Amino acid sequence: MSVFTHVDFDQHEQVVYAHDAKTGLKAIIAIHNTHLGPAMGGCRMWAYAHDDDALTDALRLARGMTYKNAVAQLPIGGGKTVIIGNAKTDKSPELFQALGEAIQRLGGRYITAEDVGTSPADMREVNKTTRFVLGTSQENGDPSPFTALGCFVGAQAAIQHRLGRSDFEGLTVALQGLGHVGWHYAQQLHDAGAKLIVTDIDTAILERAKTELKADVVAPDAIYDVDADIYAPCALGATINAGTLGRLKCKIIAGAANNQLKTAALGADLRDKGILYAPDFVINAGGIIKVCYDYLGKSLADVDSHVRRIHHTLLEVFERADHAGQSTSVIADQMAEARFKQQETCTA
Ligand SMILES: NC(=O)c1ccc[n+]([C@@H]2O[C@H](COP(=O)([O-])OP(=O)(O)OC[C@H]3O[C@@H](n4cnc5c(N)ncnc54)[C@H](O)[C@@H]3O)[C@@H](O)[C@H]2O)c1
Repeated sequence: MSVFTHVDFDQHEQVVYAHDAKTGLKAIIAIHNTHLGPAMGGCRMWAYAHDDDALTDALRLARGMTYKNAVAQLPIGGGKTVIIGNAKTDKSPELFQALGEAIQRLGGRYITAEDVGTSPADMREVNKTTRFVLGTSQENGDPSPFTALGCFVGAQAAIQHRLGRSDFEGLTVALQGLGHVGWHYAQQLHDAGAKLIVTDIDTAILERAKTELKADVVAPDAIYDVDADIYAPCALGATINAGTLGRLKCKIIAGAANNQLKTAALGADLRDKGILYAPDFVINAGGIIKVCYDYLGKSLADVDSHVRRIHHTLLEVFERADHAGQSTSVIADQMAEARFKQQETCTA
């Protein structure tokens, strides 16, 4: 498993393999780019089938954080940690303390937070051995409501651009994944008058959605066939792929999941189909804005107004894409690169 020849290696500055025999910690910390500031990105815990899958995830997610943070105008770079392990059975306080020691050794070049499979409680264990961790507060540590707010204002930008309207009244949203982000997002869409068609693999949450959000429920795989104005992927990555592209009937894709496009070329395919794609790392930046503002010691009011700017950023992405005849994903990449590459030149 070579890093430098790995297909997802993209000039990452540092890749650390952290192992601790006593606690069973096996983690990869990938620092992609620190030109705008210390690399920031969450810590994912997942039962990867192969170590190589973990490396792929770490490299891709760290790169994604650089792009997300740059386009959100945050003074931070991009990085990510993945722990190889089952989040239900392999956790221990000592394991997260050992991870904290590995992060501490990086001297502040990388700052972690919670992500899929980890929680504020886990981050409090990390915090026992390093100060380079955020999102440790039980009351205030969850960034998901801010990610959901960013998705909501992002979807508003998308309907304005694609449908020429500013309200959700009577629009149909096919939403996949009613987890931390998806539930909050669904609530806001419901409150704004949208009709929800939802899916999840957790049947209890679907029952709640039926009663509390008046949502219709479909089986997980049926969500791609739903006749909806908006498809909102809020579960896994890569749900837009060769198998689902032909099935999607929506006019807009606006959801929270990371790495929604299985391959970069799908951005152009969506454009050809007349589907307006809100690039994932632009629309789902609300959580990292919250985490970064905690780091900078700013108020929740500041967080709220920064997250709401996702609306304007997306309108700029859509307009530039139309003007250039390019996909929105290509334009979003260019906007991010213009920021962190300009900074590279300044610091060279
Ligand atoms: N939490 C954040 O602030 C944040 C920020 C940026 C991006 N994201 C991304 O948004 C997505 C959701 O994050 P989250 O924190 O809400 O995660 P979560 O684990 O709380 O929620 C995911 C939900 O998706 C459901 N799910 C899993 N597989 C499914 C399938 N095949 N079909 C339908 N539903 C399925 C799960 O049961 C769960 O309810 C992830 O891709 C995450 O990387 C989250």
